[in-house]
Amino acid sequence: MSATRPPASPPLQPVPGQPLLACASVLDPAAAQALFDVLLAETPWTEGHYIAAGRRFALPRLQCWFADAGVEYRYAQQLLNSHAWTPRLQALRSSVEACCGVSFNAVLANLYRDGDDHVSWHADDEDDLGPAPHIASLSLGATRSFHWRPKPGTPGDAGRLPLPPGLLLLMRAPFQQHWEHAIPTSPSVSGARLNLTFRQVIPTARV
Ligand SMILES: O=C(O)CCC(=O)C(=O)O
Ligand SMILES: [Fe+2]
Repeated sequence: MSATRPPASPPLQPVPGQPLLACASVLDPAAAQALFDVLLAETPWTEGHYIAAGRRFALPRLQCWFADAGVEYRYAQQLLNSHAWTPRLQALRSSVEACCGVSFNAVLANLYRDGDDHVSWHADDEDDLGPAPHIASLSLGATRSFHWRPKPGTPGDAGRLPLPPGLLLLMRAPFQQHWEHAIPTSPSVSGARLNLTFRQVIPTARV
């Protein structure tokens, strides 16, 4: 890149207190709002489920999975129904890849309908993502808080980061290996938040 030409995407900045996280504001407020509105309306949101103590519960958020043909992914032991990339999501994937320097073949869209919707402590460390996944997350809509904490045996401190609309957060490997993250409930938030988590699924042999 020429020294005089500005970079096409803003460089990721380290997140204080967590060297495996980096973020950049990639959309101005008007563009983030417009993208939120259109993705909210055009995404075929579905209610996922998980099993606990032999009972089936609805996930506390809606989801939609878009992936390259043939890419399958299990989330909370459920095989997600895959949709083809829309032109809009394809374009977003290219921008996110350029900003992060990482390739992605799938995106999990999450819709937090209000402050009660959340994602509990977890790590995206399924075999499908390989041993060292980089995951990029674009936030739109209501600002929620991203929390992280070390897995048992990992030194380091828990922390949190607000996720305003238009913020791109990159979780670099080995974040999923050693840390957990969550979006806790936020009773003071009444608006919806939408999140796109770009992933690279590595097909594994299944028996
Ligand atoms: O909504 C977010 O920012 C995080 C979502 C998440 O952790 C996931 O989909 O695995
Ligand atoms: Fe996650």
